[in-house]
Amino acid sequence: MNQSKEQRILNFVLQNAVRGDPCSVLETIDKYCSQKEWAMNVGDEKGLILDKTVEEVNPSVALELGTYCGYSAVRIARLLKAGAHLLTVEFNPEFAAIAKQMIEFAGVQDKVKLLEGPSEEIIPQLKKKYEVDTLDFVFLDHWKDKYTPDTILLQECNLLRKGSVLLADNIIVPGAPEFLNYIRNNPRFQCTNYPSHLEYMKVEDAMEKAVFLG
Ligand SMILES: O=c1[nH]cnc2c(O)c(F)c(-c3ccc(F)cc3)cc12
Ligand SMILES: [Mg+2]
Repeated sequence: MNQSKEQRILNFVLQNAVRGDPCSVLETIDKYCSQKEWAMNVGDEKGLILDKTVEEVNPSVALELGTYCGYSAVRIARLLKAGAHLLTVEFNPEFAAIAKQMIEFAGVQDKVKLLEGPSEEIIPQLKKKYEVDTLDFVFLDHWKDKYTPDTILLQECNLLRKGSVLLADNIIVPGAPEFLNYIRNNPRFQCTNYPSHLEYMKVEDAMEKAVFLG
């Protein structure tokens, strides 16, 4: 049975990156996906916006919605302080299996908990099952039509506190117009737009930061 693109990306990392070196894993994925096969990793340009936001927040507890191959999980985890951790949610079992191996190869597995399943089922379990109090940082990078319902669910589950930071990918491409409308017109969020480009392409994209005001 021929390999998936995601398996080819993982194999390229296993053969070309340095085990235990997150930066090497990120560089290798970016090399493969810019030169050989495009894939929906946040990439290096938007990755820098993600880095800056994570460094600014310096989260103890972070949540990622949409793990894919684990690129942004590695990207976030490499910046986390001692004792901090990232919970990352992936619905697709094939992607989750790839991401698990990617995270372990990068050596950040002690900082990352990969949760497989639909976000709408996992979010209500975070407090009791995964011992989360509140989330300091949330990276939204899954299905664009889930950004709004999951943001509402995070609030309903009391997982946000004054100052919690949400960062959403793909505001322009594929686009999340309904989310933008919701979050920018919601007085409980302070929004900032970060223009950028679609990963590995000369196409415009953007990220949106939303700080929960409590
Ligand atoms: O489904 C997605 N989930 C998370 N992130 C994505 C992304 O960054 C994309 F660029 C895209 C994308 C896919 C195909 C295109 F032609 C353009 C963007 C999709 C996703
Ligand atoms: Mg994305």
